[in-house]
Amino acid sequence: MAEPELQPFWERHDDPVTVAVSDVHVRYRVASTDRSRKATSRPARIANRLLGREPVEIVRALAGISLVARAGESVGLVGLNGSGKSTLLRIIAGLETPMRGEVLASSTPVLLGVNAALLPELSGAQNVHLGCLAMGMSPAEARAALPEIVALADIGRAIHLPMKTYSSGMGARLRFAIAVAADPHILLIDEALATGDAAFRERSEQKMDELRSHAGTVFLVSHAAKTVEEECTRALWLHKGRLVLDGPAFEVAQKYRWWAWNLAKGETDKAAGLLEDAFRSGHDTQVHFPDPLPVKGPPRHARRT
Ligand SMILES: Nc1ncnc2c1ncn2[C@@H]1O[C@H](COP(=O)(O)OP(=O)(O)OP(=O)(O)O)[C@@H](O)[C@H]1O
Repeated sequence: MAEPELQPFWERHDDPVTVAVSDVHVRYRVASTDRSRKATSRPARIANRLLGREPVEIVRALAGISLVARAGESVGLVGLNGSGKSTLLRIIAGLETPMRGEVLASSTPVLLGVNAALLPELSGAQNVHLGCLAMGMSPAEARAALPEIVALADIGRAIHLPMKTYSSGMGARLRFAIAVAADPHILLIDEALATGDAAFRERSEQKMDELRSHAGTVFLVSHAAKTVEEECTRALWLHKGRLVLDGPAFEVAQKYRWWAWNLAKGETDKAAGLLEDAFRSGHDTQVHFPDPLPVKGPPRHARRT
């Protein structure tokens, strides 16, 4: 009897897939000033010394991440500093190529980062225009979008002043307002909301809900697990480049907070146990892309070279 054909993962659900990440690995080679590193082999250390080269360290930023995100989801990313959250957003955005693995995205994701490329010498309004053009709007569309962006950012007269004079909160508000103006289907937000005040957070939350209701997907990196708990439907907990848990935002954020609290209080054994339990309880998501992809699947976005 013929094997039943497995239904591809993007057709197994009512809500369409917007982002699929399959076994993504990212490593960086970084010059180090530590000449005593045991990780460097002896011949390499001798060669480095003879050639006057700085030792190189390999940083493993992501180690086998797989996930599938769907329209209507807002996915929060939590984890300690250096756990790989921003790297994962850059990979999903297609700004970096993974060493291994690949990403499919149904449309071009818009990454809103703390360092989004706006020009500090230009005024907020001029940056709005440039930002809109960079997201693919025509000059007329960019002009038409200005009032709504200015209203959402709500930074008053400062909109006419150079961006280099802005506080970090004012810059974050403007970047957020620019990014959502294009009504992207996939919006990636890296901590931009953290510096906003309560009123701005309320408005940005509304905007994210609006975006999700238009069949969009939002990814949100935040150090505040509470923000993820309140603003996301689903959360990913990353640790040292690995996915610890992927599930409902409330559940994941609560477990992450309890673990982080124990770690901060010096309860290292308890924290280690909680981390192990969390790893064990998270099911190991595997995402396989057929090669070549059927025409009906989402377009291939980022892949190893
Ligand atoms: N361009 C880069 N070159 C070298 N190493 C990098 C680079 N970008 C990130 N890393 C390293 O990759 C790891 C993951 O970094 P990443 O910025 O993704 O973590 P994060 O969870 O976003 O951290 P944070 O919460 O501090 O913003 C870290 O060890 C970091 O030092």
